[in-house]
Amino acid sequence: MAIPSNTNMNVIMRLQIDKELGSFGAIAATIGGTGGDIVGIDVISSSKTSTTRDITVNVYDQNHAELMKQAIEKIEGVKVVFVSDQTFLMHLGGKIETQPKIPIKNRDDLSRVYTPGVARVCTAIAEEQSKAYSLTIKRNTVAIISDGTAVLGLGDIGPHAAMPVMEGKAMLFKQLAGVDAFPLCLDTKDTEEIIAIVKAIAPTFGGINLEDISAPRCFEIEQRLKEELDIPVFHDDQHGTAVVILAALLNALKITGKKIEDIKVVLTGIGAAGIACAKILTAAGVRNLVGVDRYGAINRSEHYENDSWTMFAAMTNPDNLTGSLSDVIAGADVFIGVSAPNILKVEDVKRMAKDPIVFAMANPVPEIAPEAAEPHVRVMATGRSDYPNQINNVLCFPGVFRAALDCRATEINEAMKIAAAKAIASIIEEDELSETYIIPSVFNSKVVERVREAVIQAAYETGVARRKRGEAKREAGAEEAAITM
Ligand SMILES: NC(=O)c1ccc[n+]([C@@H]2O[C@H](COP(=O)([O-])OP(=O)(O)OC[C@H]3O[C@@H](n4cnc5c(N)ncnc54)[C@H](O)[C@@H]3O)[C@@H](O)[C@H]2O)c1
Ligand SMILES: O=C(O)C[C@H](O)C(=O)O
Ligand SMILES: [Mg+2]
Repeated sequence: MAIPSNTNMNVIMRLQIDKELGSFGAIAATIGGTGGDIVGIDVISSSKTSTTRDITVNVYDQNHAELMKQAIEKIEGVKVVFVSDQTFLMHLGGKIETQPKIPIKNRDDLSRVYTPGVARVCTAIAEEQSKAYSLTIKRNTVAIISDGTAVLGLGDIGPHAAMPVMEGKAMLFKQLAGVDAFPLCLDTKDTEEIIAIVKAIAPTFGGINLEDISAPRCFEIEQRLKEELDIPVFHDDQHGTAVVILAALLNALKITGKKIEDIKVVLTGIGAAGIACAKILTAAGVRNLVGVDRYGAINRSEHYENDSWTMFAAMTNPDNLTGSLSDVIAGADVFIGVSAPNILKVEDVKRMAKDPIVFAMANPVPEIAPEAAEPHVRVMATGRSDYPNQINNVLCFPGVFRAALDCRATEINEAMKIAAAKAIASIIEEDELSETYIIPSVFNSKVVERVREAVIQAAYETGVARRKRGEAKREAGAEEAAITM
């Protein structure tokens, strides 16, 4: 079977090929024979006796790469110099760095950006704290905070292992919205300690993005920080995800012609993303939503230790259904998964209502493989970038924080989130909408600006913007007109 060209893993194999004994034809045949797909060939060097080539190959996974390497090693006259994984190469030394905005060219510059000149700036801020917004990085900088307990769908892998995701989020903040974001992975799972640490570092930042902190601790951490800080605090896995799901659902329903009030939604994974998703969908008009976690449907006949499940049971599942995912999926119009890999079976999908909508968003492995679900669904979406309809919170958090920083919002409230969802959905015009295009691409240049405008508008309407209307300018690269001493 050929590997799709958008496969997630490709390796570079550096091969030294003996000019007399080796043959490229044998190499290509061996790679093809194991199912590898050659996507690039570069000649690195050539001597009288051998040539060295880098062969870039799409592979299924690490095992596949290893099998291919072993097969090539058996070819006479061919030596495998190394095999490198391009994804790992992109992570060498981390993915972000800090850069000065102005060069320090001489002693004069030094005495301004550093001692003694800097002292006058410090004194100005000490006398009027709000000047931190104009004289430091605060106005354009967001802290990305994680404790590494719910990293993608990998679970509790710890703060060191969480860093690549957080660095990736920082790259996206900067590239898509010009926001300087900094990853801070904390070596504690203690709710009070996390709250205390975030409060203590808050002076540096204009906003706090909580990321991959598991439920139910994430609810209290976010709630308390919202109450105790005067900068916006946003748990991306809850609200970013919920916003993008709502956007995608609004557009998917246009395709199936169903009304949001009439649909039955089955949602798996009643954690951070699931609970926020249920809240936003209910606010948007969904009346029949059934949540399923590891032990089955969340219902009102059960007693839960987890308060957030008790609250969830009270606001969902109108028919008080009990049982497994397979038990409750019958007749559902929409399946939304923010839970774990491969828990939705093709048989379950077949029992859904006509024109099923399936959003399988567990990362990196969805609740059902799109290839398996697609023949039986009307609209299929995942959280991944290598399939159509990527429902990922990256469509939300850059624009929402851009807006919050630009109007200096004290919080990111419900109205701002709904505005963001509608803005994302609105980017796809009616005549562009199709089963494989319900949500704009991450690279659609309209996304951040459309979200920004809608969210700023909602911030003013709800009275949480600290800047006067008209002053909410884009911070990135913006020069202060005059610096007040
Ligand atoms: N596409 C996106 O933008 C996006 C955004 C956020 C989260 N996610 C994905 O959603 C998943 C959950 O993220 P989270 O931050 O809410 O994590 P979380 O740990 O807060 O919640 C996960 C929930 O799923 C439940 N669960 C685990 N196995 C299950 C199973 N077999 N059946 C039913 N429920 C099960 C857990 O008990 C938990 O309640 C992850 O895979 C994450 O990558 C995707
Ligand atoms: O990181 C992502 O791709 C989305 C989301 O924040 C997740 O935790 O899965
Ligand atoms: Mg996340």
